Amino acid sequence: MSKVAVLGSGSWGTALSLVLGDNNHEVRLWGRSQEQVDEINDNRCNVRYLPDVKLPDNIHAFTDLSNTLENVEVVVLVVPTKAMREVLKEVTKYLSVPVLFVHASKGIEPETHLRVSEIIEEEIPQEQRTSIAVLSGPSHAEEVSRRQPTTVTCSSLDMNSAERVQDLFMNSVFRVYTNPDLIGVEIGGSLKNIIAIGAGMTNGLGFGDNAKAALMTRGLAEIARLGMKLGANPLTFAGLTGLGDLIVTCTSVHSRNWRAGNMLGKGKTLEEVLDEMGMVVEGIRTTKATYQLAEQTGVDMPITKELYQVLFHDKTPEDAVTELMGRVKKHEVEDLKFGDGDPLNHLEP
Ligand SMILES: NC(=O)C1=CN([C@@H]2O[C@H](COP(=O)(O)OP(=O)(O)OC[C@H]3O[C@@H](n4cnc5c(N)ncnc54)[C@H](OP(=O)(O)O)[C@@H]3O)[C@@H](O)[C@H]2O)C=CC1
Ligand SMILES: O=C(CO)COP(=O)(O)O
Repeated sequence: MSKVAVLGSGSWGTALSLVLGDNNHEVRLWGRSQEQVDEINDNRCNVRYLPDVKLPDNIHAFTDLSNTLENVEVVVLVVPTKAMREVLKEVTKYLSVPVLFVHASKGIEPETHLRVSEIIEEEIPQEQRTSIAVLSGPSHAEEVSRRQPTTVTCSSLDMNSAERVQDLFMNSVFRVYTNPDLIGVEIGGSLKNIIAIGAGMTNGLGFGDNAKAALMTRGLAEIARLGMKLGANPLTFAGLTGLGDLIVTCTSVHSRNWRAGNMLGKGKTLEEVLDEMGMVVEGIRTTKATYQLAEQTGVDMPITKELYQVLFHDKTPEDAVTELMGRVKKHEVEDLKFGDGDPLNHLEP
């Protein structure tokens, strides 16, 4: 039994708290709103984000970080990527002993192009952390909180820590794998949100399953292309945090990224969409970050590029589709190259 702080009381932070609570850990959930924290403590319910779910009794909610972090062994970060740095700057004020950091957020920071584990590395001094891990995979909070079967993956540069996280979260309905490819796991989980916006957009435009399949498949190709350039193992993109999460996000009405894309395809502006959603749509900022990263590294990412033009430069979704369909003819399968070697060298025996 461990004492775990979960920072972020939105849909995913609350669902992960429920999993930890079910596993008999002592959970200290941090949120910004006093009203929400009181609802959780008094009525065992997070009305705004997961109204139908009764939370276990061993989850205690707080609004102040110093109480939340008191004597915890593990800190699970589940705030939107845009809030990660400011939250970590606060966290570092209250840690007296090193803890294991786990994050479950899916985004890339614009301008710095950093993955969330790299932001943690920058903001938390080494003497305050034992290790950094990520938990990612196809997992809508709405289904996890109803205790429906779900599989995810934990990655860390330190496999002992990844296994510790696996043991913390794993139960009969929440199965956790491990994968040492931290770059691939974080890139897959973050960039699938871009493609999910595109998949929603094709639906909004009135297109069908062919367009969705095309976008998912060619989307995965460009995610893997960038991931390999950054040093990821290509096989990770065929796993839960790549293909798995792409499927769940591009085909589910639960997905905020898909829903945002759907509204954009129907002609709403980005501002109208964000007003209506009231929840985080990570893919928007990650589209900007990934567009910049692709330009910087010289990786061809045509879908990301078109979505960037739609989201930030008023290109119409129709024009973006015309552009993508009219690209110069090419082979489907590319030579696989990543890092500084042959991908086959990176296969498990
Ligand atoms: N929902 C899901 O199924 C899954 C989500 N994720 C990832 O988890 C992360 C969190 O998403 P999710 O919980 O769904 O988001 P939600 O939109 O459901 O909730 C966002 C939460 O973050 C809080 N928040 C927003 N801005 C700040 C800030 N500046 N400082 C501190 N807290 C802030 C909100 O607080 P307040 O209510 O006070 O505004 C709220 O508690 C994202 O990276 C997402 O990609 C990953 C897997 C599944
Ligand atoms: O990452 C998710 C499921 O794995 C949730 O996706 P959305 O943020 O699009 O809802």
